[in-house]
Amino acid sequence: MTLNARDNHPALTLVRLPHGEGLDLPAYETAGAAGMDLRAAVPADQPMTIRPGARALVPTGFTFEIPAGYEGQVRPRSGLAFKHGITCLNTPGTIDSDYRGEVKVLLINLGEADFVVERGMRIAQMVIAPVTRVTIREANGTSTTARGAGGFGSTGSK
Ligand SMILES: O=c1ccn([C@H]2C[C@H](O)[C@@H](COP(=O)(O)OP(=O)(O)OP(=O)(O)O)O2)c(=O)[nH]1
Ligand SMILES: [Mg+2]
Repeated sequence: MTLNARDNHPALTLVRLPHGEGLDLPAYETAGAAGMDLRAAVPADQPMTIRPGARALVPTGFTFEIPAGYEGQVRPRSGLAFKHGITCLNTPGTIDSDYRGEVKVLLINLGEADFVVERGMRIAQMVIAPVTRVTIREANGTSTTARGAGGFGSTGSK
């Protein structure tokens, strides 16, 4: 993976698609933001309306080359969720490091009013996170533990 000489962060390569022309690059909005905001690449003259209860696949206008050993996690923005009931249906969306298609955001409107997605609107955020891959093997049993099969509230609530 290449490192950005200025800040020593891994470099993320983005390729702009024709319908992403003129859009700001996805960007971290504050110095410590975990996620870079993703913008809607819907046509300027054709905003996308998401009716209450409906879902929509919103283009971002970019392909991302996620560095090997990392994934992109597409997450909702809390402001849109709080104010409008807009969230990502498949949250966190998984962007694989070998994916070469356009990154899209699957929004769902859990609010009571139509939500209009306009070009350039920051609709979601992407966190780049390291991925641990394992060697998968089958066995006849697992080791024993004090918890055993207890789960789903087995330790109580207080
Ligand atoms: O919110 C998302 C989720 C996924 N993807 C793209 C990138 C990802 O690498 C690919 C596959 O996603 P996933 O594995 O979640 O979907 P799938 O239903 O398992 O499709 P596939 O069979 O292509 O893996 O789709 C997006 O653009 N946005
Ligand atoms: Mg998959």
